[in-house]
Amino acid sequence: MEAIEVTDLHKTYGNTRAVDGVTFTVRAGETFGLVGHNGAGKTTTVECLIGLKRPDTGTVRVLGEDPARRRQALAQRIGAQLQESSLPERIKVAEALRMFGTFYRKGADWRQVMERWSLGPLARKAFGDLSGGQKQRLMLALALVGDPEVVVLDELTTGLDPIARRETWRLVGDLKAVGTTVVLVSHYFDETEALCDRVAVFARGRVVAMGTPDDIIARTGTASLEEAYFALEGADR
Ligand SMILES: Nc1ncnc2c1ncn2[C@@H]1O[C@H](COP(=O)(O)OP(=O)(O)OP(=O)(O)O)[C@@H](O)[C@H]1O
Repeated sequence: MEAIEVTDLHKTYGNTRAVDGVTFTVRAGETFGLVGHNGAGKTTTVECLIGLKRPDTGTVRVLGEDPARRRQALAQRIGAQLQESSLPERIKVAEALRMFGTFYRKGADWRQVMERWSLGPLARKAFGDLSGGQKQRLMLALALVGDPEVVVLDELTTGLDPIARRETWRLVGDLKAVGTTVVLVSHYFDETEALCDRVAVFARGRVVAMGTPDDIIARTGTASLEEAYFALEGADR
């Protein structure tokens, strides 16, 4: 079953063609990566997936629904950790998790989510007093507290130290193990290569390659997804 279907998506801001005819599908349970340079259209695409932006043209279906029309209903089934998400400075970690848990009719147990993400020792700490990595970990836990079928993670490990980054990779692997569909937006090719079943490579608002990381590497005759990206990016100019 397809969890996500994006067909010929276009989105323009003024004179900027942010997304220029993007098509891809994500199967249920798949970890799917969106990689590409700054401004390639990845975030605009995921914002259309969660109903924050409305496409100019093209269709988007998530779990069979149109996110632009059914945002509230889908919000119960999708978790999102977006770039630059924030919380009030004074809210405490446990309080935020408990509060987010109330948004969902059938969520996970927020205490379990807190423990799973090693946030227990920080339960009484205010958001404003957390380190960058701790804030990121909390935002991720908040994306999962509704026990979502689809999770969108935009720049998941930006700002995390190498240890926290590897730990986060392990947790994304756990999400996969329980059948969650994951959409991962990343600048890090090693991360995408390690975590994603399939990848869409974005350049200037378009998908210039799609497939398993191994396929893309083989097709470009390169040794890594990063090298493949530069080969594709150069070829697309
Ligand atoms: N609200 C907006 N108003 C005007 N232009 C925008 C807006 N949001 C995005 N853009 C432009 O659309 C293009 C695509 O941006 P988008 O954020 O989707 O790319 P991205 O691939 O996610 O980049 P990054 O990796 O830097 O987050 C860029 O040129 C960006 O400047």
